Amino acid sequence: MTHALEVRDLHVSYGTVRALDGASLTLDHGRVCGLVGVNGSGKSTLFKCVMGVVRPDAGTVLVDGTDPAAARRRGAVGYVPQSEDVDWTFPLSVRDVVMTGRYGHLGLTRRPGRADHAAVDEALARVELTDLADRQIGRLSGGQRKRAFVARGLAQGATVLLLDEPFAGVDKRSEATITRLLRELAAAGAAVLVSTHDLHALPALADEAALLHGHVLVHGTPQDVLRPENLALAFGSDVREVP
Ligand SMILES: Nc1ncnc2c1ncn2[C@@H]1O[C@H](COP(=O)(O)OP(=O)(O)OP(=O)(O)O)[C@@H](O)[C@H]1O
Repeated sequence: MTHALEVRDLHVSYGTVRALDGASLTLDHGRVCGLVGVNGSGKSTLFKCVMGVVRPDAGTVLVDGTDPAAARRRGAVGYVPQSEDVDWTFPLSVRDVVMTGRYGHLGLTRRPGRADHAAVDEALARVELTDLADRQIGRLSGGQRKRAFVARGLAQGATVLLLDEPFAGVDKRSEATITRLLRELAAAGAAVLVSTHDLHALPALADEAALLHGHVLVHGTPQDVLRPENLALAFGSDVREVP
């Protein structure tokens, strides 16, 4: 069977820093997987390999059985970045950001057509940002910013959605909206991989979870991953230190 995402024995180094050393993970359509690990455990690097923007030193990444860069070009992979990775001063409205999800769909004229505008409007409504559609992206709260990028993934029609810390610095309403949307997307057949520090939210959010520390230490149900002996593997013995 073809998995939505198949990562096999991935090795990535930046100079002398080893970011991933033998990471393996599979994820099927219809599932939400929480990716948990300390800062520097390689979560963002794993995402970048799945998007085809970082080339691994060794190992394989397949998205729907195909090369990740090709999957990204055809719009199959949606990405909600960490807030620090976005230039919030850029003169783009919320609607503009969501429209960037349609670029893979634009015809020869490269101009958005009726279907593109309709997809953007629908995505904005689903993340409850219709009223703020024309606001500059930097003039949003942390949670609204995340919802704008989730809307981009929706407008894109991504079948594999990657979210890097979507709950960091986010208000409760946005957290609930994003969690509900991710569950709906999975129910509609998407595969969702979401990195999070919010261990308490994991059971409500995810069908499965993976503990990363350069490689995947444990992959199972959220309850499996949350067992103290497993958390200790990834976070050290004082689990209370986990944010
Ligand atoms: N461009 C880069 N150049 C050099 N080292 C890097 C680069 N990107 C990441 N690293 C290093 O690779 C390791 C893994 O980083 P990565 O960003 O993948 O981890 P992470 O789990 O996403 O961390 P965080 O939770 O802090 O975002 C870290 O030691 C990091 O310092």
